[in-house]
Amino acid sequence: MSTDASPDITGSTSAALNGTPLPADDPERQLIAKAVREVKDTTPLAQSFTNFVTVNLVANAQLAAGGTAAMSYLPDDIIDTAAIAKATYINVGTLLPFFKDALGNIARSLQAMHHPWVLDPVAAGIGRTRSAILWAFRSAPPTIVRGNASEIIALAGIWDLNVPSAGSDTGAKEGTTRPAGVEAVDDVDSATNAAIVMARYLRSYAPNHRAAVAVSGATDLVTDGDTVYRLPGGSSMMTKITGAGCSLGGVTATYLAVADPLTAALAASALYNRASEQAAEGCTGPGSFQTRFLDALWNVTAEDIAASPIIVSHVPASQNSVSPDTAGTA
Ligand SMILES: Nc1ncnc2c1ncn2[C@@H]1O[C@H](COP(=O)(O)OP(=O)(O)OP(=O)(O)O)[C@@H](O)[C@H]1O
Ligand SMILES: Cc1ncsc1CCO
Ligand SMILES: [Mg+2]
Repeated sequence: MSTDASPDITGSTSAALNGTPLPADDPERQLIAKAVREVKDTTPLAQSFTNFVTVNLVANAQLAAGGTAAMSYLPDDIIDTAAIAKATYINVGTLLPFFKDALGNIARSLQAMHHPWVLDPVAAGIGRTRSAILWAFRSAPPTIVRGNASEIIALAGIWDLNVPSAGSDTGAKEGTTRPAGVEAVDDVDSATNAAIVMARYLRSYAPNHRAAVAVSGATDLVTDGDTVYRLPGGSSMMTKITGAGCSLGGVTATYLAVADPLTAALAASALYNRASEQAAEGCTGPGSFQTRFLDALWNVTAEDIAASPIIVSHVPASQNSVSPDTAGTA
C-alpha cells in the first residue's frame, strides 16, 4: 500500500471532508433526479426480508419515497416475489435459527436470477449464526451493501476482504470481527477502505459490473470502488428513532429498482439528509420527528435531492490495481 503520507487508499487524511464538490451540472445529479422522479412516477416494488423491530418504518418509508412494499419471510415467497419485484432488501437485524440455511439459498437464487438486492448487515460480527449467514452471502453477494461504519468494517472482516489499514503499509485487515451491536462505534471515515474494497468485490460479481457500498453516519459515504462520495447534512435526531438505517436500506432498494447502484445509494442518502433536516424543524421529540420525517420523505423534491451537497474524491490511480483478486477473495 501507499508509503507516502496518505493514510488510506482514497488519499483522505482525516475525518475532514477532503475532495471537491460535485459540480452542479455533473451528470450524476441528473441521474439522481431521474431516479427520484421515476420512483414517484412508476411506484416500483422493492420487497424486503427485514427485521421485526423496524419493519413498519421500512414499508412506510418506501411508500413515502414513492415506491411500494412487500415484506416476505418464507423463502419460496421471496423467490416468487423477486420475479415480480425490481429489487430486494435483506436486513439481518433479527434472525431466527431457521434462516441460517434459508438466507444463503435465497441469495444464490437471486444471483441465478440476476436480481439486484441490497444487504443491511445489521450487527455484523455478533453471533455465530449471523456470521455464518453473512459468510454465505460472500459467494452470492448483493448489489449494494448499506450499513453503519462498524457493520461495514465487520462485514469486510467476515468476508476476509484484504482491507489496507489506514496509515500503514502492511495490508493488515481492519475490524476482523468487531462486535458493535446495532449501533456504530466507529466513525464513517474509518470505514472508507473497507467500503472501497467491498465495492470492488461486489462489482466483480455484478452482471453489469456495477455495485456500491453506502456507509451511514453524521456524514454518509457512498462508493462504487473508484470514486468516494461524501454526503454531509441531515439531523442527529435520526439516531433517536429506531430504523433510520433500516429504512434507508429499504429506500435504497426502491431506488435500485429504477437506477444503477451508485445512483440508488446516492439518491437515498441525499433524500434522507434533506428529509431529516426538514423533519427536525419544529419537532418536539422522537415521536413527532418520526412522523414529520415520513411527511418529509414524501414532500422533498427531486430537485432538492439532486442539488444536495456532495463531496467527491477519487481513489488514487496507483491503487486502482486493488481488485477482488487481490482483495482477499477465495
Ligand atoms: N449524527 C448524525 N447526524 C446526522 N445524520 C445522522 C447522524 N447519524 C446518523 N444519521 C443519519 O441517520 C440515518 C441512519 O444512519 P445510521 O448510521 O444511524 O444507521 P444505523 O446505525 O444502521 O441505524 P439503525 O440500525 O438504527 O436503523 C442516515 O440517513 C444517516 O445519514
Ligand atoms: C434495535 C434493533 N435490534 C435488532 S434490529 C434493530 C433495529 C435497528 O437496526
Ligand atoms: Mg442499522
